[in-house]
Amino acid sequence: MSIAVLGAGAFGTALAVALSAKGPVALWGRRIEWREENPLLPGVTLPASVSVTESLPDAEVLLVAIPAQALGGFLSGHGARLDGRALVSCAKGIDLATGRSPARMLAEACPDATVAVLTGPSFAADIARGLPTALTLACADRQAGHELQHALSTPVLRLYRTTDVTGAELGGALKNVIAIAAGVAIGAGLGDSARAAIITRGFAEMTRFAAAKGADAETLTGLSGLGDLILTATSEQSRNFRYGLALGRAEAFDPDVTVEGAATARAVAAIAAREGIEMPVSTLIAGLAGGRVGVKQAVELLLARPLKEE
Ligand SMILES: NC(=O)C1=CN([C@@H]2O[C@H](COP(=O)(O)OP(=O)(O)OC[C@H]3O[C@@H](n4cnc5c(N)ncnc54)[C@H](O)[C@@H]3O)[C@@H](O)[C@H]2O)C=CC1
Ligand SMILES: O=C(CO)COP(=O)(O)O
Repeated sequence: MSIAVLGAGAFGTALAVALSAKGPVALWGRRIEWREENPLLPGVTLPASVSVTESLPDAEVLLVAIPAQALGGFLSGHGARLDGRALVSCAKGIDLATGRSPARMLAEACPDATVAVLTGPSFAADIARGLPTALTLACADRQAGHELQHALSTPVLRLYRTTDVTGAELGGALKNVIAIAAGVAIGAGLGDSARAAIITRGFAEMTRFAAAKGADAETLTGLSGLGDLILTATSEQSRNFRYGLALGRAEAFDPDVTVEGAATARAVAAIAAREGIEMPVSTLIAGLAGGRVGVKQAVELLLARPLKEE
């Protein structure tokens, strides 16, 4: 299967580099102002088997690595040209404008495409360096999922398979929100014990939300949920965690850095309020990110919640 990556940011570039070990890969970006080294992925030289292009490639498999909040705009311009192929969503978020997941947006824009999701604990820099990584490939069509799993695995990039697209995708989106909360806890000096509490209770609400949306709760315990939560909530390599650190320290954060969890928190809080799903941590992160709540008040609100069974 011929493979192309759409979105020449850190993750798209890293995926192209990793998959080029198996054969030529086209890497599409809307405005490429670099050739051998992507400034969003410093220190990685593109191998000759990756061809960078500004024309949409004709490959059979397209990995879509465009941030969730930019996907709607991208699809309204290019969606029709992607139909009928295998589209693998690599974004971890929920569209703020529509409340839709990236896979659903792809499926609606391209009704004849096979849609899958690639997600799990993986920093772009690690993947690009060829470090061992395990991810989840989710596809409702079992046969197509099997084929994609094999097409996109390499000796160091190990893909596990599931048919639970909703569970895999929501795990990846929601862990970004909890990673921000973990960063806030550390940045505000609340300590490692508080962070462990946030991660654990955050995981409970991730599972609650995903189950309410039809996911299998067990999927959340896999790479795409718990696995990615552990990575993102404990590592300063994570942009979501670093954004939370900055919030906790009342410091500014570069607005050009992609922080999927900030918009996702707002999307999740709106859905949760509308549908009566209890999401206390995500709702507070939405308030913090939107500047409506301060850190001190957020902590007080969390601690003032009624005592309950675990
Ligand atoms: N960086 C990482 O370690 C990982 C990132 N991801 C996910 O991958 C997705 C992309 O993230 P990154 O590549 O890290 O972000 P990034 O900030 O490095 O790059 C984003 C890229 O998207 C491009 N872009 C923005 N709007 C566009 C549009 N309308 N049309 C075409 N291109 C557009 C930008 O020009 C930029 O090249 C996010 O959902 C992120 O959560 C997933 C796993 C790991
Ligand atoms: O999703 C990621 C790791 O799996 C990347 O996390 P950040 O977007 O927080 O850097």
